[in-house]
Amino acid sequence: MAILQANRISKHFDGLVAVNKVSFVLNPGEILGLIGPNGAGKTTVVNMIAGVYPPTEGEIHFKGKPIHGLKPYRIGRMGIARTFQVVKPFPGMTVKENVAVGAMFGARGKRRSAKEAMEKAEEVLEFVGLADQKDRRADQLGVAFRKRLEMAKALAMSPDVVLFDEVMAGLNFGEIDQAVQMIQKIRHSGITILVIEHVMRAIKNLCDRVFVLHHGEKIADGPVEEVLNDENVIKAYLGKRFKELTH
Ligand SMILES: Nc1ncnc2c1ncn2[C@@H]1O[C@H](COP(=O)(O)OP(=O)(O)OP(=O)(O)O)[C@@H](O)[C@H]1O
Repeated sequence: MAILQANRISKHFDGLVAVNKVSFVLNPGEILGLIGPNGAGKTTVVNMIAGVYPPTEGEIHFKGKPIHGLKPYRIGRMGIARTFQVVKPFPGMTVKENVAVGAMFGARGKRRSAKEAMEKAEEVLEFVGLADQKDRRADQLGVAFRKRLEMAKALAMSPDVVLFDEVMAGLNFGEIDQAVQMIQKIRHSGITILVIEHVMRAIKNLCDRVFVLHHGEKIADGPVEEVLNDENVIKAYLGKRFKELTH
């Protein structure tokens, strides 16, 4: 059974149809990619899953239960965590304190005390390789560490599913490869992943399957190689130079 399933979800902002009747499944243990041009509706899909706003129509089920329309904190507690495209660490707080805040939410319904949250933060910072940065002020980190902190905050919620929204934007090649390895390690720890990314090198190295949005509609869904070679996808998103860049 799918761990997460969206059934014909749409989001309308006044007159704008940002997402139009999109369906997809996320199977336990897989890494599913979501790609598409700027403004295609990718973040809107993540926001609907995470409960930032409800779908205008359609349903979302997590572990067989409906979650559309629930508040973000309830969805977090059920076991879905997400990162934000624009990374905003809590100002004035250390790296460890930022992660501890994540640890106090989520936790699959369990409440953590401040002490337990700090312990969980230590564990997660070790996992993502930020242990030696833990006492720095989070707003003083460079972009690669900030992205890793964003991942750590999500992991501190002990989620079953993580939605990664462009965690590689602004990274150099070496940092992208490190982020790819990190996401593989997260999958091996038993977490199911949806990843939104413009970095095709990462999509190719990470994903089992990928689906493509264009003007809010799903235009392709399938194994990565197949989708990235699909004529419609190349025309709508990847462009002619894609093959030269990635082959
Ligand atoms: N809160 C909002 N109010 C009004 N319009 C919105 C809102 N959020 C998104 N939109 C619009 O919905 C469309 C889809 O936006 P979305 O951010 O989901 O695209 P995206 O695929 O994530 O793009 P990008 O790759 O640039 O992040 C865009 O036209 C955007 O301007």
